[in-house]
Amino acid sequence: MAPPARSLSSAPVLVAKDVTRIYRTGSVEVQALRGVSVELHEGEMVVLLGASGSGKSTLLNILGALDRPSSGTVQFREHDLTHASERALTQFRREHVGFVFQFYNLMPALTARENVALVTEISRAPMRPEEALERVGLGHRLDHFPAELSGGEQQRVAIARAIAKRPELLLCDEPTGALDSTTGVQVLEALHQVNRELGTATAIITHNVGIRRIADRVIHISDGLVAREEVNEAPILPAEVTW
Ligand SMILES: Nc1ncnc2c1ncn2[C@@H]1O[C@H](COP(=O)(O)OP(=O)(O)OP(=O)(O)O)[C@@H](O)[C@H]1O
Repeated sequence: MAPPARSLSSAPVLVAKDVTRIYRTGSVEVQALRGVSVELHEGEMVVLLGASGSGKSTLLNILGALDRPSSGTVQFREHDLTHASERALTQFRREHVGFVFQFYNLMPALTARENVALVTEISRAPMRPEEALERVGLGHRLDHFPAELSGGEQQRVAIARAIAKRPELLLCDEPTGALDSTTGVQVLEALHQVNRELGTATAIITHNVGIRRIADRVIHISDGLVAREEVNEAPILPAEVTW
């Protein structure tokens, strides 16, 4: 049976208001975001859907404080990130945000366990690397090197690394973009399980419209704006996604 939709009445973890982002390269300006307002709530799984170039990655980078908006505000709980120092933003990312990217960025000379331990060693109250890997179904692959793992398994190590610090936000940019449908579903299952068990507010960027059905809420981005939002009353399980 499909899990129940999360309530939007849960507390907002992150609130972005009227965010714009202009990239300037020489005399050329690209307005990547034109006034985007979004909220991410505790326990929620949100899918950001939009065509190539619509501004999804730009938005995710700003939500995760990897980049700053040209105008507008971003607030994490009671903290204003817009005017925070670089040091405060680094601390925010380190303590509260897990990132998952399309290419897994694992250290090839380290095992799965060691890749996760890189993060747990600098976190305040992390889970053990073994627990993080168990949560993504890789408890039996602790001592394998990335080259000994499939693409989907490597991405699950990247997810374990992202969640081991128990972040309040998990931001994923095309996490299944390099994967076939079977391994892509396994990655979505890992993200779904973490979201449901740990209550981590999770945002997933994708072009894959099939994936939108696992979300509690879908935010459609078009030409640097939120074109519309939809709430899924009955999200489906990742195993039911048709690619
Ligand atoms: N560093 C940059 N410098 C200049 N322009 C940029 C930069 N990054 C992105 N852009 C431009 O901003 C716009 C939005 O890009 P963004 O990567 O956010 O889109 P996207 O929706 O994530 O696309 P994709 O699905 O292809 O990854 C595009 O027109 C892109 O060319």
